[in-house]
Amino acid sequence: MTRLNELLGMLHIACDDTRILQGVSDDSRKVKKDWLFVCRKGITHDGAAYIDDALRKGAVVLCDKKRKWRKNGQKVEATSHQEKEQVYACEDVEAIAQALIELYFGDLCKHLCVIGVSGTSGKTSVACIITHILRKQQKKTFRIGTHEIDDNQHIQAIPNTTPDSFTLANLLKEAIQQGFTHIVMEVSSHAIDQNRICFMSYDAIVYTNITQDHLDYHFTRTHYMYTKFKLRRYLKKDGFIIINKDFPYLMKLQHLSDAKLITIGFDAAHFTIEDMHLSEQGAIFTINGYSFVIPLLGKMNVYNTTEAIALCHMLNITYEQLIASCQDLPYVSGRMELMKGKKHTVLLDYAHTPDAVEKLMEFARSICQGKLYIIVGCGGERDRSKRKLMADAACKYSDMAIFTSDNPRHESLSTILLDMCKTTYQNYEVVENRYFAIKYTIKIAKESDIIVIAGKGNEKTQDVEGRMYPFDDADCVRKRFAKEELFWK
Ligand SMILES: CC(=O)N[C@H]1[C@@H](OP(=O)(O)OP(=O)(O)OC[C@H]2O[C@@H](n3ccc(=O)[nH]c3=O)[C@H](O)[C@@H]2O)O[C@H](CO)[C@@H](O)[C@@H]1O[C@H](C)C(=O)N[C@@H](C)C(=O)N[C@H](CCC(=O)O)C(=O)O
Ligand SMILES: Nc1ncnc2c1ncn2[C@@H]1O[C@H](COP(=O)(O)OP(=O)(O)OP(=O)(O)O)[C@@H](O)[C@H]1O
Ligand SMILES: N[C@H](CCC[C@H](N)C(=O)O)C(=O)O
Repeated sequence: MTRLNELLGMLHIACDDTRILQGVSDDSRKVKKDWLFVCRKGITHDGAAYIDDALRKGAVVLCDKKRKWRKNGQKVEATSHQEKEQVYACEDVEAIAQALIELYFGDLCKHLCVIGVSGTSGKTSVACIITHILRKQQKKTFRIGTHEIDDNQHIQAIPNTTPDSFTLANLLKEAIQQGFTHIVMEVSSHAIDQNRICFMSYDAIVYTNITQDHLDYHFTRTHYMYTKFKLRRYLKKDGFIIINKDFPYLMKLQHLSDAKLITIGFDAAHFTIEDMHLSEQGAIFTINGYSFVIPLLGKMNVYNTTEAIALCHMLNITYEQLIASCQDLPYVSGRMELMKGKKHTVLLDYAHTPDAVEKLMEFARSICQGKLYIIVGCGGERDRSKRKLMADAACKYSDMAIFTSDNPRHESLSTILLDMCKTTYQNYEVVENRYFAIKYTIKIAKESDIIVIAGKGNEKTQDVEGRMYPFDDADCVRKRFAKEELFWK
């Protein structure tokens, strides 16, 4: 139970309103009566535009001094003397956001086991595998990941991979109230850079890999990598870090952090992988001599599973328990998902970086008896320099690549496709409409061929000029399979 005057008082903001606060958020859409709306200036929106909205809902507002907001149609500056209007001002909201969260919510991570998963690719996969293993051991585990939160009953959509700090704090508070003991969350470089995790402390951090992505935001690979490395600062005192030793750049963490560094990999790691055999059914391999059989596809999933196993073993789960838990690992929706029609084989995947496309295609090639096709696009308003590289990886391993749309957002689709057409290879065609690209490829593919559909995974929409059109790769495939079957009979 926190009173407004006490909370603001601790932040040296004068206030004699003794109402009991019912919640705190920086999103006007989430605040209710007697909530504190913390008004922040974002990259695209300015929270000040929503002050009157929040006031109408009965919230009180905290914003930067002199931030302009609209009162009765007039633009006014926020001052520190607007208590009557329920608008309180301070020098710099960003600077006190962390303190505010800590004062209002308390130390949320103290009684939780919090696991952070970071890296360019594989975050969702690793987070899902860890969650599966922990739940098998009856640990009440809450997962926060790419566009979804998962409490083991429902999966709810969220707009980001890592939510903003106030949403995250509210989620953790609710999770604690519901008796969750473990949190497994993905941490994006954007979240680290934007202080979305400012109040967090982690028991363990897993790094999957750091390859090229998000240069639209970070500009250089060095900034991207070191932003990811900053996550180490949010470890609890006895926290540990898990890395893949097969990627030497991750070993840089050795010099940056005093934390215990646990390695996985194919050579002389704490968790050494050996005797790997990959097939269309899954993978068989050993870790430190213990045999694992998993139904997930590709070497990347052997890495992902080994990181999850290493983490869970460090949390005192035995190898025997781990072997049993991994046998029925569910595939992660839209990731390396094999779809079989009467005649066709489709491998649906979320690869949207050059490295992920390369790894995906390497595996697809290894199991393909006939021709290998790939349908792939690149997202608009995202790292432009990855487009040619993704196209190169697609063409290098395939007999034919079909370049198509993937969330052009506010960018013109032809610009994106032209960037992809700069590939050094010739074996590509362009079919702008993603549904037609799928339809066309299923029509031309033969029985022993494999069609890879990359980039959208289990996304349910196509973002065109900010409008979200329903679109689901798996649905399109099912629809085409059904049509082809009719034709086939
Ligand atoms: C470029 C970027 O990272 N933008 C993020 C940033 O947006 P922003 O700073 O522009 O904030 P904003 O949404 O304009 O809003 C500013 C303030 O106004 C408030 N507001 C806004 C609207 C409203 O009606 N009422 C209201 O109060 C907001 O709650 C916020 O406090 O802060 C928002 C809240 O945290 C994020 O949702 C938003 O992510 C956008 C949607 C996005 O697409 N981000 C991508 C690049 C991203 O962050 N991706 C990573 C994943 C990367 C990976 O997988 O590797 C992620 O973590 O999601
Ligand atoms: N360990 C890995 N190494 C390289 N690529 C991987 C690995 N694991 C998964 N991938 C590829 O990356 C794609 C996305 O996987 P996943 O959703 O687990 O990653 P993510 O990091 O959560 O992605 P996002 O960037 O959307 O948050 C997969 O479909 C696969 O192609
Ligand atoms: N987390 C990634 C997802 C990309 C998915 C792909 N379908 C695209 O739209 O580029 C991003 O926001 O960059």
